[in-house]
Amino acid sequence: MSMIAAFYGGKSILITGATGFLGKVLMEKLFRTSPNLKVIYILVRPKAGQTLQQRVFQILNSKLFEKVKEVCPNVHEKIRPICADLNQNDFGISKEDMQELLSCTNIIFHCAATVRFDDPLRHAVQLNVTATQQLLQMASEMPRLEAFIHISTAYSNCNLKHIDEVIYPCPVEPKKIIDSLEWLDDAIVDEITPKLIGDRPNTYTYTKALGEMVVHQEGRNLNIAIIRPSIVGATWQEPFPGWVDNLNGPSGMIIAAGKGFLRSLRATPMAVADLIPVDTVVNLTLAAGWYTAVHRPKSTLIYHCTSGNLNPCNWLKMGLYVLATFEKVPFEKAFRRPNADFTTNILSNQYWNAVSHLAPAIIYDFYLRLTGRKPRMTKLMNRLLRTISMLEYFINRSWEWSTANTEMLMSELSPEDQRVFNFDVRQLNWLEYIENYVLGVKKYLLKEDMAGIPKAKQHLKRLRNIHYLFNTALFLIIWRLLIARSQMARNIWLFIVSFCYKFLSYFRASSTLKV
Ligand SMILES: CCCCCCCCCCCCCCCCCCCCCCCCCCCCCC(=O)SCCNC(=O)CCNC(=O)[C@H](O)C(C)(C)COP(=O)(O)OP(=O)(O)OC[C@H]1O[C@@H](n2cnc3c(N)ncnc32)[C@H](O)[C@@H]1OP(=O)(O)O
Ligand SMILES: NC(=O)C1=CN([C@@H]2O[C@H](COP(=O)(O)OP(=O)(O)OC[C@H]3O[C@@H](n4cnc5c(N)ncnc54)[C@H](OP(=O)(O)O)[C@@H]3O)[C@@H](O)[C@H]2O)C=CC1
Repeated sequence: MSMIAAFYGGKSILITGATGFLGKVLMEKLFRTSPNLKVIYILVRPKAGQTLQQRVFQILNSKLFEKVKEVCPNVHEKIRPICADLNQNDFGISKEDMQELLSCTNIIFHCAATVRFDDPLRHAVQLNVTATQQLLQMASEMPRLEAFIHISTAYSNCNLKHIDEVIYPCPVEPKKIIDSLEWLDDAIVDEITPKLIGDRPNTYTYTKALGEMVVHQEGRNLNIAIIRPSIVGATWQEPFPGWVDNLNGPSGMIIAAGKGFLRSLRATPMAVADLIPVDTVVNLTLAAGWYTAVHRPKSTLIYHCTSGNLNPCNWLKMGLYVLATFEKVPFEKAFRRPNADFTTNILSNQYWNAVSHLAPAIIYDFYLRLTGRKPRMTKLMNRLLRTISMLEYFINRSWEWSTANTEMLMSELSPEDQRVFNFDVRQLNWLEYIENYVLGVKKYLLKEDMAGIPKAKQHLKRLRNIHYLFNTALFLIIWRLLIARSQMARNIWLFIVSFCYKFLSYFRASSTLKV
């Protein structure tokens, strides 16, 4: 019997960010392994014209929850969506709902965040810092609370090369930042943002570090743990391999490469690609929730959920695995054949951006205009280049994360829990994982049917022929222009023609002799 699964039985659990990538997998695993849990409260905002109920209905009826419905047929009754916007005071939660949350919650998993790299500081602070502070305040008023699990990121201290499972001090206290954002206007905030974030690459990593500091300072009387995952990717094993539902991190890049938009990337081939499957993060999170509540460690424990020091894979290997998978399972209607390459040099990267990204987009838009259609490729390509430029920081560096607490936690689990809540990345086979990831991107993100693979292969063959034809035509045009203008080119041309003529004459003569 799994001790962790038994622990969550009968519990009232509060999850923020349950509609997000990680939150959904967390909820799924909780329902599947502890179907006798009492209730899961989720803080949800109405979005994109959908009510809370519609959003929850959509999640529960997705493929991800198919297994849950077999194990826990009354899952609809056990999930309690609470209307909440983390950007508002008291999260905009009604008095009755707040009362229920405060008196019943046993465990909190705080997953909600803005993960955008380009969010203005004010918004990123509001969600990643102030909302965390408010949630801690709520938690301190919960008499039945046993554990508060905060999801941070392994990159919250990405300005360091070696990162321990500790909280590093911030140059400016989070409280001061929150206070000053109240009276500074947006223009000044934008101006001081680079100075505040210092040697971190974006407001996301900076505010996640501030969020950790707030947890450290204001959660002293609570039973807290912090989980720091690295780059979260598709599921490895559970509930099935390859599930993914958003474009963040590598997923968007896999689509861009598979559809032939992404042809070159400024990446350091030997840098560690610290990907971690989302189900591994969830298993560690649930194990940490159990350990924190049952063992009540004296201080806040931080768990690094990373793959680099236990089972490293570099970007080159990962890229090659991705490209190899495209051969077997190509994406439909590709713009060009997938054939991306890494460069490390900024100048050559700019060259390839112009030649391999922008030029084909401009040519294609010209073709669209000629055929009376609306040009769109250049805009799309510029957007892709902007996204890539934001990811570059993370694919040109390696970090070392110590994992002593994570390994300690693993050793504390019973053999059954090590199986049910497996977060040992040493068992992960990268090739197999990447194959399933790419397949998952095709099925669950692009919603492409496997029956379309032969047609997609046919399309790629056609693209290859067009590529050869285009290159040959281009070569001939350039050569013709050169011959018209340069004596040297003419001499070379005459030399090649006379060489071919002599070779053919010799060949003909020797074959006549044989007869
Ligand atoms: C010897 C032989 C040599 C051979 C060499 C072979 C080499 C082979 C190379 C092959 C390459 C093959 C593929 C490579 C695969 C692996 C490489 C992948 C590299 C990936 C690196 C990832 C690094 C991530 C690091 C993360 C560290 C921190 C982790 C975290 O803690 S948080 C999670 C990460 N967060 C994010 O990823 C968020 C990033 N997104 C943003 O910040 C924003 O969305 C934005 C990118 C700034 C864009 O903002 P916009 O306002 O412009 O747009 P908006 O968000 O409204 O979206 C517009 C449309 O764009 C779509 N979109 C959004 N995000 C992405 C994305 N990441 N990728 C693609 N598209 C995206 C969005 O859906 C919108 O679409 P629409 O709705 O249709 O308009
Ligand atoms: N994905 C990754 O690669 C990594 C993620 N992490 C961390 O994991 C956690 C989860 O990330 P992930 O699931 O990928 O992110 P997502 O962007 O998929 O999910 C974010 C969640 O936060 C919710 N949220 C955002 N703003 C509000 C708001 N104002 N009010 C209520 N809810 C809100 C979103 O709700 P809605 O659906 O309404 O937008 C969504 O449920 C984050 O803390 C992130 O920092 C850490 C390392 C890597």
